[in-house]
Amino acid sequence: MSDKLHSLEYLCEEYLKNNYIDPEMSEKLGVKRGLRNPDGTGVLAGLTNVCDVVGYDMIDGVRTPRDGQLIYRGIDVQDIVKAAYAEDRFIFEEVIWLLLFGSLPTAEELADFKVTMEESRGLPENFVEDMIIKAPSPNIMNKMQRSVLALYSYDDDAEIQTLKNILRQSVVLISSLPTIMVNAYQVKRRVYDKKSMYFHMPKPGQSTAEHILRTYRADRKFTHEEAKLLDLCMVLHADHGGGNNSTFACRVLSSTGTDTYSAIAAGIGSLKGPKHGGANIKVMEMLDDIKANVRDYDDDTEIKEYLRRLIRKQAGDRSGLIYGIGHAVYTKSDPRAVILRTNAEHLAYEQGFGDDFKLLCAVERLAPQVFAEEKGNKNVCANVDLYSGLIYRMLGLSVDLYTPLFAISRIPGWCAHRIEEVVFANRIIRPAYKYLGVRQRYVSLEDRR
Ligand SMILES: CC(=O)SCCNC(=O)CCNC(=O)[C@H](O)C(C)(C)COP(=O)(O)OP(=O)(O)OC[C@H]1O[C@@H](n2cnc3c(N)ncnc32)[C@H](O)[C@@H]1OP(=O)(O)O
Ligand SMILES: O=C([O-])CC(=O)C(=O)O
Repeated sequence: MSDKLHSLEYLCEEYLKNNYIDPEMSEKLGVKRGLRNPDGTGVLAGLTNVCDVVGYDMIDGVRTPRDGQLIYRGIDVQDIVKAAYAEDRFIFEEVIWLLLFGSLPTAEELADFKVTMEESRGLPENFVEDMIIKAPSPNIMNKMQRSVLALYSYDDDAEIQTLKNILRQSVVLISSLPTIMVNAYQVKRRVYDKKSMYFHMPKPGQSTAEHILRTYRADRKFTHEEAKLLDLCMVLHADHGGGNNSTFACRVLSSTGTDTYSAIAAGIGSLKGPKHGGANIKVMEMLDDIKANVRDYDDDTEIKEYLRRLIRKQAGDRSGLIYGIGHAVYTKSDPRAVILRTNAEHLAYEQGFGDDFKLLCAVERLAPQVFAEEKGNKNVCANVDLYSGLIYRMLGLSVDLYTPLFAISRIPGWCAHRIEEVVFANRIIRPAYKYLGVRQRYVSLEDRR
């Protein structure tokens, strides 16, 4: 066999010789590319009681931009955030209850639920040794996904599809994923970064945010304000309707009747992508690249020029994307980005991250102008990923954890949607693909040239 046949270049050539899909065919054939209608709105794929994402009004059949709103079980997320600050308490656990069950817990229910979550934070006997230490990964999302799949083997009832069993699995996964994340990170530090790793024991009575900061930091110390900021981030990332890519992936898998571990692992795999949750890492890489390439951070013209080069694939990662900008639903604003910006500002100037903050604000302000000039009159706004990475950087959290922090926040949403899919939707999700390939005759091996 010749070397030529083994080379990847040869196989790529073979692929490209036989495969092409004209991008214009989608429109011609009325294909809903990206499951989007011609006006950009999402194709209706299901019904949900969990969460509403409002990004535009339909006025006389026309998609009309408006300020965004995010509603968890009928309650505006802004009101939840206001309550957390007014009452100075951690609220992520309450949001988990709200998303899973559909009600606000009473004080007694919440107290009990926090105890249940705390009791479920630990991992099965030898899990860390066997699944994390012995099989580390340079990527924490990858390690979390594999760990979730591995938990299947520790669950005697892994396949049982009753509401009771799925709720049990959901609470255990929501509670233990932060522990998996921190352990996976510590091992990554030791194996790949050649730095010390720390395995701190959880402290009773701590919220999820406090638990993460305590077990992450070498000295186990953090301030109340830091933990509150992390709690806020988790609340804002907890759900985003049934149609966001990771939740939809989780719903697609759930619709087949597969197990909870497979469905949640799909959500993690989807969220990792740079167009979805992975954008929080890309934003910070983009920010550092702006700082390296723009001389005057107060010069809007220079920043706009850099953004233009991003769109033209002449700068950054050459993908043509301005990360942290744009959204499938939001048009004028993503309420989460607004809340994160407002809460990041003070800390940014206090902790010496003023330039980073100012530059991200400039990206938010100038990107829509560059879009209008480069792509016509498109409505784009900052999305949640624009400011979250900066907050994690200010909290001293490693970039390795930015997208994993999104995952540990979003898993309540995935679980709530999975339960809805299993209990109420009850039909396998199965869209269609139009076949464009040519018909060919089967030729016997000896007659092929
Ligand atoms: C938690 C989250 O998932 S929030 C999103 C995080 N992702 C990012 O920040 C990555 C950058 N943004 C994007 O890639 C997109 O805006 C997405 C993936 C978020 C939404 O994508 P879509 O729903 O397809 O966007 P929309 O329909 O508004 O616009 C599509 C067009 O605008 C372009 N576009 C949209 N956002 C951007 C962007 N930030 N930079 C460059 N081009 C963009 C698309 O490439 C596409 O161009 P085309 O029509 O020439 O093919
Ligand atoms: O809704 C979307 O498409 C993406 C998003 O913002 C999220 O999942 O939080």
